[in-house]
Amino acid sequence: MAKNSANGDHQTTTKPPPTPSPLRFSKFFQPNMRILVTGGAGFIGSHLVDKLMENEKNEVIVVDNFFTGSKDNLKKWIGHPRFELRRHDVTEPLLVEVDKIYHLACPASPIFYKYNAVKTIKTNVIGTLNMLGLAKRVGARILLTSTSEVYGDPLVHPQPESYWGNVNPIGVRSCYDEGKRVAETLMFDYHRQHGIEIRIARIFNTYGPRMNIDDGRVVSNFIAQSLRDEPLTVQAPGTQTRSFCYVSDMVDGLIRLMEGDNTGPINIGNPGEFTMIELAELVKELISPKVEIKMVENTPDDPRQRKPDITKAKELLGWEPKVKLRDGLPLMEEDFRLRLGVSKKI
Ligand SMILES: NC(=O)c1ccc[n+]([C@@H]2O[C@H](COP(=O)([O-])OP(=O)(O)OC[C@H]3O[C@@H](n4cnc5c(N)ncnc54)[C@H](O)[C@@H]3O)[C@@H](O)[C@H]2O)c1
Ligand SMILES: O=c1ccn([C@@H]2O[C@H](COP(=O)(O)OP(=O)(O)O[C@H]3OC[C@@H](O)[C@H](O)[C@H]3O)[C@@H](O)[C@H]2O)c(=O)[nH]1
Repeated sequence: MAKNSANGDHQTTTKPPPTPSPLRFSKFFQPNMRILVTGGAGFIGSHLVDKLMENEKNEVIVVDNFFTGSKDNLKKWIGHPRFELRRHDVTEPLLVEVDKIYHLACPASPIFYKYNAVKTIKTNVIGTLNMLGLAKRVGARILLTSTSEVYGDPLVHPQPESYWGNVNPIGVRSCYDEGKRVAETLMFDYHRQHGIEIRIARIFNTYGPRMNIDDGRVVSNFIAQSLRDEPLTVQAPGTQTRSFCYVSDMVDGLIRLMEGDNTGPINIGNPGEFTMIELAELVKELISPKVEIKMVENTPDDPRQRKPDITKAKELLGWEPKVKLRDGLPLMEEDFRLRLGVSKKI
């Protein structure tokens, strides 16, 4: 009931609250997206950041511990108002308000992931748990960059996503391949148990500009060796195969997967398959016809063949790679020449 007050006759009815400032709801009307990229200072991560930053509605936050990545890869974005770079190790918890998480943090080159195997498995397991915890807390969608290495030394060829793999659980590569397998399990458990929106990409060998010169992976090794006039080191027997995807195709596939409706896992890779001898011969032909090819000892558990079945990526994401190895290698050569200071002989 209304009461008269000593100061006059006005009523003390419960008025509706004032209309909130339109800014209060602006988040719901702005299509702005805050996107976290873990491992964004690395090879694939930095190309992904470049693509995400092209969209003016995206704000990008990179976290990286700079184990194999570098600030140099992101130098054009440092200081940009929509970009933030934080030194952070994903094995430690993180709290940031984001809408999407691309979780790439993990060394990818065998020499680096074997260097501190315990740290690699911690990165894959604890790092992924931390990022899933973050996704759960802030309601973000999370994409994991898994790997073709989950198929181990595959007995099915080419590899469809339905193949469970042939992995040595106690070998020197296990910190990485079993680590990624657990990371995939965690993604699905959080999805089933907590309703987290997940996406899993199984990435096959990817190459392109910005790979570390001494990264140790085969394409970067062969290009660096050819430019330094050193023999191309083919690891025996040289008949093992890989399928190489150019990095711009990879980034396109990852973004399509994140934006689409399918959890995956989905293979993202280029089905063109090459033996390591064929790759060395192609590098020789395109970059340095006089370079020698030398057979050297291999490392344990090296997968003998690998080629993605990309039927799912084609059907569900409308994605397929565009850049052939023969066209991608010269683009990488250009970048390596600049960084090594070796100009092209005319
Ligand atoms: N490049 C490929 O051929 C390939 C193939 C399959 C899967 N992948 C996956 O894609 C992702 C990116 O690979 P890449 O080739 O760009 O490798 P990369 O080594 O260039 O990048 C990895 C990045 O993660 C960072 N990082 C590593 N451990 C971290 C930690 N504990 N905390 C925070 N940051 C950490 C590194 O400093 C680096 O910047 C990885 O998850 C890798 O497993 C890559
Ligand atoms: O100098 C070299 C380096 C490597 N190789 C051979 O090239 C092949 C590819 O080796 P890489 O080290 O480039 O990469 P791998 O295919 O073994 O592993 C990669 O797989 C997919 C991702 O998850 C990772 O990027 C990485 O683990 C292997 O058969 C290896 O024996 C050479 O012949 N010479």
